[in-house]
Amino acid sequence: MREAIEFQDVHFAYPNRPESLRGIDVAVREGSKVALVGPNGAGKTTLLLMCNGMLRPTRGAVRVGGVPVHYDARSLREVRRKVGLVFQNSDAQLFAPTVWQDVAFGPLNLGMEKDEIKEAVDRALHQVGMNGYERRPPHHLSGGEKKRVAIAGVLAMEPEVLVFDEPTSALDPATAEEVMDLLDELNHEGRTVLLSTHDVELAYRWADEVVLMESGTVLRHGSPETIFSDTALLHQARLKPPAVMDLYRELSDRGLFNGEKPPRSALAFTDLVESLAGGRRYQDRCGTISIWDAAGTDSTALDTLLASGTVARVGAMGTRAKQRASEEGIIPDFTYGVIDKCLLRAVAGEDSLILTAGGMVAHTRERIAAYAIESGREIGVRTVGRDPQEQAGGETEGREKRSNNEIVPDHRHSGHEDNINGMAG
Ligand SMILES: Nc1ncnc2c1ncn2[C@@H]1O[C@H](COP(=O)(O)OP(=O)(O)OP(=O)(O)O)[C@@H](O)[C@H]1O
Repeated sequence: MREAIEFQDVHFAYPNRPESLRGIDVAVREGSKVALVGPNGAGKTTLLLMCNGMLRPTRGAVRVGGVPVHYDARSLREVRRKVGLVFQNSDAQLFAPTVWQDVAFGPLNLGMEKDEIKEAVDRALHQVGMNGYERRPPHHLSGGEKKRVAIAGVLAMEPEVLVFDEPTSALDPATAEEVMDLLDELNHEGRTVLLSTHDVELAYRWADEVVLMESGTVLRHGSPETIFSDTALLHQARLKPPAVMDLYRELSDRGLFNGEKPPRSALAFTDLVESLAGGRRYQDRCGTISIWDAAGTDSTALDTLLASGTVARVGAMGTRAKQRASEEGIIPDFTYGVIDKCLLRAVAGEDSLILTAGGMVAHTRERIAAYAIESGREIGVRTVGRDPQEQAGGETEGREKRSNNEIVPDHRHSGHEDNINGMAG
C-alpha cells in the first residue's frame, strides 16, 4: 500500500523559539485512520500544518502521495488539492459572508468553472448534511454546524487526504460523535484521515494506528492496543489510559483475564467478560439486524417493517441517513456507534434496524457478518426491500412468536438517544 504522507527527519522551529519538531519520521498509509495523540505542546498542530505545506520544515522532507513537497506555488497548489486541512477553531477557517461563498472559496481558487463550482459546493454541503444552509452567515451557526461547513469547504476540493486538528474540541459529546461518524464515512469512501487529539477514548476506539508524540518527537507509532496498554509510555506522555483499557487492566491484575487482546469497545468488552464468565447466560437466539439504504427513494418496505412492530431499536448512521430519518419522521434510538449498539441488542435477542446510505450499506453488512463469524453467533441480517432475511448461520424459528408478545415500538413518534458511553465503539 502507498504512503499518503511521509515525514522524513522533520525538524521545525518557530522564529526565535526552540525546536517544536525534533526529527519526526512517520508514514501515513493510504486509506488509513491515524490519530496523533500527545499532551499540550507536543507538536501535533505543528506537524499537521506540514501536511499541506502551510509550514515548511527547517530540516528534513515531507512527501505527499510519494512526491516531495517543493514549496513553490505549483507544488503547493498540487499538495493543497490532495490534502485538505480542517483547523481546530472553525472561526479561523470560516470567513465569507455566507456558507455557500465559504465552501466555494477553495474551488474558486483552484480555477474551476462556474458550473463545476456549483456542483462541488452542492455535493460537499450535501455530504456533511448542511444543504439548506447556503445563505446563512457562518458566524451565526452552532459549533457543530461550523465544523461541518469547514469540512465541506475542504471536501469541495475533493482531497484524497483529510487532516483534522482536534476535530471534536469544543463540541458536545453527541455532536462530537456525529462528527467522528462523518469522518468514518469519508474514510469508507476511500480517503485517508489523519487527526490530532488529546482524547484517548476517541483515539483508542477510532484509529487504525496511533502516533504518540511528546516534546516534538514521536514516542511510539503502533496499534491502539499496543500504545494504550503501555502504562509507562502513557505516563511519559502525561496521558491516562482509556476507561475500557483501565477496566481491562484492573480485571487482568485480579487474574480474571489471561492475555486476551484488550477490547476496544463496549461490544468487545462485553463479549470478553461473557466468555470468561462461562459463556452465554441468556438469549441463545440472537436478533436480526435489518439495513435500509437511506439513499433509496421508495420507503414502502421500510414502512412495512416498522409497522410490523418487530423492530425494537433504530439506528441512523451517517449524515444522509440522519436526514432521511428526520424526513421519514423516524426518531432513531442510536445516532453514533450504531453497528456495535445494534450488535449488542442482537446478542440480547432484540431485532433492530440500521438506516445508512451508499457504501456504508455494504460496510454494515460486512461488519455484522464478520462479528457473527468471530463470535460464533447466529445473527440475522438483511437489506430491507432487497433481500429476504439471511441468517449468519442460524434458524429463524420463534422470531415472530417473540415479537408478537412484545409491545409494538413506534419509532415514528418516540425514541430516545442512548446515554453517551465512552466505551461505545
Ligand atoms: N505560532 C507559534 N509561534 C511560536 N511558537 C509556537 C507557535 N505555535 C506553537 N508553538 C510552540 O510549538 C510547540 C508545539 O506546539 P503545538 O501547538 O504544535 O503543540 P500541540 O501538540 O498541537 O499542542 P496542543 O495540544 O496544546 O494544541 C509548543 O511549544 C508551542 O509553544
